[in-house]
Amino acid sequence: MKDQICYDDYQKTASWLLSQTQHRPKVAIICGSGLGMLADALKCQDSFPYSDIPGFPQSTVQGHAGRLVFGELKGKTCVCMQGRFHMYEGHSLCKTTFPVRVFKLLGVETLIVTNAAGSLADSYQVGDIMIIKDHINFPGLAGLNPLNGPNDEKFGPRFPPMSGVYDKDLRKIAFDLCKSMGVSQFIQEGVYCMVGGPNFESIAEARLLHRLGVDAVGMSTAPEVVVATHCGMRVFGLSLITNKVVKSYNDTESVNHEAVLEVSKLRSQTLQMLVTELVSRMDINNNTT
Ligand SMILES: O=P(O)(O)O[C@H]1O[C@H](CO)[C@@H](O)[C@H]1O
Ligand SMILES: Nc1nc2[nH]cnc2c(=O)[nH]1
Repeated sequence: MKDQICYDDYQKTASWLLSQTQHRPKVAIICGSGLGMLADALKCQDSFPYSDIPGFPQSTVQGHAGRLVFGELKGKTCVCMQGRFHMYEGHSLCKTTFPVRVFKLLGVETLIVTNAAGSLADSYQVGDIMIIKDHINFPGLAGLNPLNGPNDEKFGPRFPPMSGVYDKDLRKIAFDLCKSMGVSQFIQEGVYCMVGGPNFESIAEARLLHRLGVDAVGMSTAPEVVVATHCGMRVFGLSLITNKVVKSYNDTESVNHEAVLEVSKLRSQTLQMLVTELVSRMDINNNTT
């Protein structure tokens, strides 16, 4: 795939997908590391390996199956990415966010992002679920932004605002749902920070992020949210806290990707239930083909 992507490229992929499935999703869900089971809840599935979809990048990370799954959650049509693309895989940022613009062209109005993340907040525990309130896009602050390059007004404005992008109403609904599901004891709300990866944080970096007010850190999500916001989508995000980021020189523990995937399994059912119920409460009308 070439580095500069134009409107026609997104359109070609969207048209191909529309010709292969009767589903017309209004909601897209991006599954984080080890969270691909979110797609298992979809009924009447049509699924496509990324390698079969014209123009789609390929997943290279363990825990990211590389399948696009269309289907229904409680009667609401959704499309779910079982596997996302990360900058550290060598993709340009506009490639990592390619699916988001394709979703826009499919008619998607709401994007749900999920990720596995390490916690900086002292009060968080492994296994907590953090409803994302805001993000710090470190690569973005340093000039690595998926919106770099000529702006395509067909998608959105040159200078999109990024305040209040994690939808307040959806966050409130999610909180209330967690209460009724009896899981509020491990629900948090906080700030996610994207770093480039692929290495995990040094202790000095962890301390820096902690002082900046970061609650959870990962290597994804922010570019997808920037692109979704640019093209006018509503956004909701969840981080599963898979590990505590080591902040002390006396700490002998260290994190690894296998442990991240293990914890993802632990909360898979709760996350699946939360996302399903949230989608079922969304005020959307299904299109018919
Ligand atoms: O953000 P997701 O895709 O959930 O993955 C997270 O988990 C991986 C590290 O274990 C990194 O890719 C990090 O970003
Ligand atoms: N950067 C980063 N990404 C993660 N993904 C899951 N855990 C972590 C972590 O501790 N740091």
